Amino acid sequence: MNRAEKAALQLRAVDVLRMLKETRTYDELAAETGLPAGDLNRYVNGHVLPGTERAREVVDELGREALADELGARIRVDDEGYVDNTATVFDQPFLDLAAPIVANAYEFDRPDVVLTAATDGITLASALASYYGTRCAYAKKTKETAVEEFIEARERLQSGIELTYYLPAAAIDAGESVLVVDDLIRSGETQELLLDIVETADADVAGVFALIAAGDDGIERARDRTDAPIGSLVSV
Ligand SMILES: O=P(O)(O)OC[C@H]1O[C@H](OP(=O)(O)OP(=O)(O)O)[C@H](O)[C@@H]1O
Ligand SMILES: Nc1ncnc2[nH]cnc12
Repeated sequence: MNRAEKAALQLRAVDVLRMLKETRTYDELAAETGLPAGDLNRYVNGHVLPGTERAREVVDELGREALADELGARIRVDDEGYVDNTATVFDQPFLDLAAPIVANAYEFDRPDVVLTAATDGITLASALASYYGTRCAYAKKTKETAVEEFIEARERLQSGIELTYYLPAAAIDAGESVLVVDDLIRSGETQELLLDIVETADADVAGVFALIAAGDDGIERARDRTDAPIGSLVSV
């Protein structure tokens, strides 16, 4: 790790601790982390940065669980099982905090492009693209004006409705590595269309990730399509 990477890791650990501190006392945080309450106080208040070993432990070991708990607390599921994800997908700072934890938790190859489907996946894709320092692309259900060439993916859904996603052809080059992400995966139809787009572009799948899996169907469907790592943070 070079100095900039160390500093980024230390700051990330402080962000995780701050998120946890919002709903805990220092004593509770000390019990959960095994770190002295006085040290935690100094980290959270920005007086001292945790050492890199400690920072790594906080991000890797605490981060994923804490993030899943926080995400779970933000999700609202209605009587028919539909998910209201607004509290997550409208919170870019939360997703920016989530991105490195997600990237560390799953062994995705570093992608050239993070690809999602408009609309609700865009803020997550943007957070991950910023973390990796790569491009972010989103397929849309309509053709963007003035773009001449698109990659199209069409599927007849279980409902019988035909769904088409369009991605400007210049968004992905042949041979590039693409991480396919979305806020939610349920039937997996949307992810399948995104995987079709990656295939048409002659690109490689670095992984498939959704914050929330509603049931197992979507994850299984994606697993049938790729050997790349597939993950979700919480299941409902
Ligand atoms: O696994 P699936 O059954 O395909 O469902 C998941 C998709 O559904 C939602 O998007 P939606 O189509 O509602 O569009 P939106 O993002 O514009 O809300 C969600 O953001 C995913 O893209
Ligand atoms: N918000 C949502 N909840 C559950 N399944 C969905 N499929 C598409 N949007 C969804």
